Amino acid sequence: MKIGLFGYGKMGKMIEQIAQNRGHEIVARIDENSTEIPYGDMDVAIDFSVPESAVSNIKGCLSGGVPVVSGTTGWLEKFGEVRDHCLKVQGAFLYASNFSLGVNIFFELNRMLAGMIQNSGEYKVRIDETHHIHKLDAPSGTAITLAEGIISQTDYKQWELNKGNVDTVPIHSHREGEVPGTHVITYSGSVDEISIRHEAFSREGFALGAVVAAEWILGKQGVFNMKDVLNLGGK
Ligand SMILES: NC(=O)C1=CN([C@@H]2O[C@H](COP(=O)(O)OP(=O)(O)OC[C@H]3O[C@@H](n4cnc5c(N)ncnc54)[C@H](O)[C@@H]3O)[C@@H](O)[C@H]2O)C=CC1
Ligand SMILES: O=C(O)C1=N[C@H](C(=O)O)C[C@H](O)C1
Repeated sequence: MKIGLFGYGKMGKMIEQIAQNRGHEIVARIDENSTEIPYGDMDVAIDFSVPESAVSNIKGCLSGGVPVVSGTTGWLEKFGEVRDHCLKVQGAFLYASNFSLGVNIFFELNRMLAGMIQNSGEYKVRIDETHHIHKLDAPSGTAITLAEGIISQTDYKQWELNKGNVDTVPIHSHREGEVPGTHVITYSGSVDEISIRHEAFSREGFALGAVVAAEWILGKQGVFNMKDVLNLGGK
């Protein structure tokens, strides 16, 4: 598979390594200085760039007939525009705020736990996310997906960053050293506390998930997410 990388930073480089190990070829490494984009050479594009460039990168690929997988966070207020463009040009687009298998299992666990706790009426929730100091956006895309999962199962209507109003899901963002990504959901009650936690040890899981998603999207048409790729059903 011939892959065009949009963004050749920490994730772009990790994706290159994993893609090459799986027998794929990197045919373009696009960054903010690229002038010519060789869409015709790519079977698929993988975008891990910056919030300001994600929308034009993705729409450009779709207009150029290239299926695209994106993990860039911090631009989701424009998701509708990208989805409509993809459907209009009959392209293929997959977005995930987190590509790792572990976090996608954690997303399911989070929804299940929120649903159970909702019925008890006993606990107050909070989300804590910790990432490296270079991260541009807060809260993390993963924390937003976790908050949306909780909102979908409970009476909470919205999330808030670094605040603790009674009727919102508070997300607390921490930036420390080179932490790849840790997410904790805590339910505090008057007599006890329940928490679930996911810690990434490196960026490898994110990068592997993105390459697997790029292999999966070839030949497809539509707008997808990681749930479409992973088979997380039980027995
Ligand atoms: N969905 C997921 O599983 C994950 C998502 N991310 C997200 O991916 C994004 C990138 O993360 P990192 O690689 O750690 O950041 P980074 O800062 O190391 O790399 C970003 C790269 O984008 C490039 N860039 C800037 N303007 C561009 C443009 N117009 N077109 C193409 N590239 C451009 C920069 O040159 C830079 O090398 C962030 O939004 C981050 O939150 C990161 C890890 C996992
Ligand atoms: O910027 C990062 O590094 C990460 N970003 C994603 C996010 O915002 O959730 C995924 C992962 O946690 C690492």
